[in-house]
Amino acid sequence: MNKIRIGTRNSPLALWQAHEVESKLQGLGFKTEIVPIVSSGDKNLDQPLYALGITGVFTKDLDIALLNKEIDIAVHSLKDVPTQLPENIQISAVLERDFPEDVLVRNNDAEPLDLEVLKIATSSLRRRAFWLKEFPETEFTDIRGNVQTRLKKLDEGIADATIFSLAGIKRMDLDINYEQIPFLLQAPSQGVVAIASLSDNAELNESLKSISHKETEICVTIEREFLKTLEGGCTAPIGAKAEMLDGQIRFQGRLCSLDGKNCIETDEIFDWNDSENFGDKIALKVLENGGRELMEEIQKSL
Ligand SMILES: NCc1[nH]cc(CCC(=O)O)c1CC(=O)O
Repeated sequence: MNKIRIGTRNSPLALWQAHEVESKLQGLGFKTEIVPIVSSGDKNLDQPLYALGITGVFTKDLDIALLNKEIDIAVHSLKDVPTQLPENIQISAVLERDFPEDVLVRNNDAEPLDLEVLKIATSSLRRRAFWLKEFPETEFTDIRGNVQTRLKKLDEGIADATIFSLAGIKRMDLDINYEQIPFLLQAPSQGVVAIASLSDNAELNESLKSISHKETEICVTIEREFLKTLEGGCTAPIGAKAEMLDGQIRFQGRLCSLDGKNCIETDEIFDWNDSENFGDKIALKVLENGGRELMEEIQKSL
């Protein structure tokens, strides 16, 4: 059997995720090699993502390496992967989801202020809008970089707190305090590690399929369908969470205006046998119930 070359970004979180995939592949008997690729997402630290105007800033360089056959698979955080994939690239497997929620991390030196008066560092449109929905007066500042960089900036005092995906904190085994903020509905496919490969690499894709976690796959498929149908290529504050409960799926979705004042929400339980195109159907319903106007308004102001 040939060695599988595992492409990854070189941040500590990305490398942890690549090693997780590596151990699954070794479990199947494959030899492996980790190939870190420097991504343009790491070089453009001075601007927020939406201002870069590129889909897939985090995935672009790994896509190129895949297409050039410098690597056999690319390991991604699925929430950073655009819903529109490049030609001949597919998501062939996902690992089991853990800790999908967002949490608040405070600057330890700042006063222990109430949530409504915190100054928060985040560049995520979703986190801003969903927070503003709850606490409309909150002040925000941009923050970029990997988890460690962001913690350092927080320590330097750029804000009272920041917001992280709990999955990132757990994977890095960081010894920091965090607070649950359940009102901040997660990003679609947050907390999920995904393996991308060339669509025409049938033999490898068969092996990858065998390590894919089926429940996670069903849930993220719904979440990403919802995202894809809503956004149509434009970034917006969108949250989506599908979870399995004894043969049923609960789906929560949300689209908000940038200031969080105007939100369309959905919360449904359905049989998982009916899950085909479910995300798509729910998104169409949201679009019909005012979502289309909201998306137009967001597009105009970005
Ligand atoms: N966009 C950054 C990003 N992409 C994936 C994760 C963490 C892992 C995950 O949530 O899947 C993070 C960090 C964060 O949001 O705090």
